[in-house]
Amino acid sequence: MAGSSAVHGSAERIGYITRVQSFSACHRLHSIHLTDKDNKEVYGKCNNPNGHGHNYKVEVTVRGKIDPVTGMVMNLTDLKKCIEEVIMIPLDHKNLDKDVPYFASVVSTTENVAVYIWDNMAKVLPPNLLYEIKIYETDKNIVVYRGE
Ligand SMILES: Nc1nc2c(c(=O)[nH]1)N=C([C@H](O)[C@H](O)COP(=O)(O)OP(=O)(O)OP(=O)(O)O)CN2
Ligand SMILES: [Zn+2]
Repeated sequence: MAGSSAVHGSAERIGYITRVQSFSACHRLHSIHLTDKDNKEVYGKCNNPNGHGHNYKVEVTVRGKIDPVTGMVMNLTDLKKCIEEVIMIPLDHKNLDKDVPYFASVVSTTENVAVYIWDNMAKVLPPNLLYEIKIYETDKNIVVYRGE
């Protein structure tokens, strides 16, 4: 049918594609803006100076036009390279608070890890493609950040 071929050939289709990446890191929840006493009260066991570790799982989602020629929003192989640069090299097997300069003054909550990943992914991806960063800190603790 002529109508349906026109839709498939020219209408703009928007797709969402996601790549999942796991990384391991340790951290301690501690705010430089709080006293030691208040840190203990706010963060409880997570303020323990010895820190603790997580096997984080991150889902990076991009949203964009499905290119009618390539059939892709973006090449997932390119997204994989961005994730290596932004997540794996700086964060995997690291102490977030000591090894990542950003977290020297920013508490390493999963919310802030999501913001860190968003800001750095936005720098390496084509403009306006990044849609969502979702982090599973544990199976039960999940954070979503969409750049708002
Ligand atoms: N809003 C946030 N709250 C908490 C964060 C965070 O990133 N954002 N992080 C933590 C700790 O890092 C901690 O690792 C998680 O604590 P908790 O939920 O107590 O740990 P579990 O999920 O392992 O606990 P279960 O015993 O399995 O319920 C705390 N809060
Ligand atoms: Zn933690």
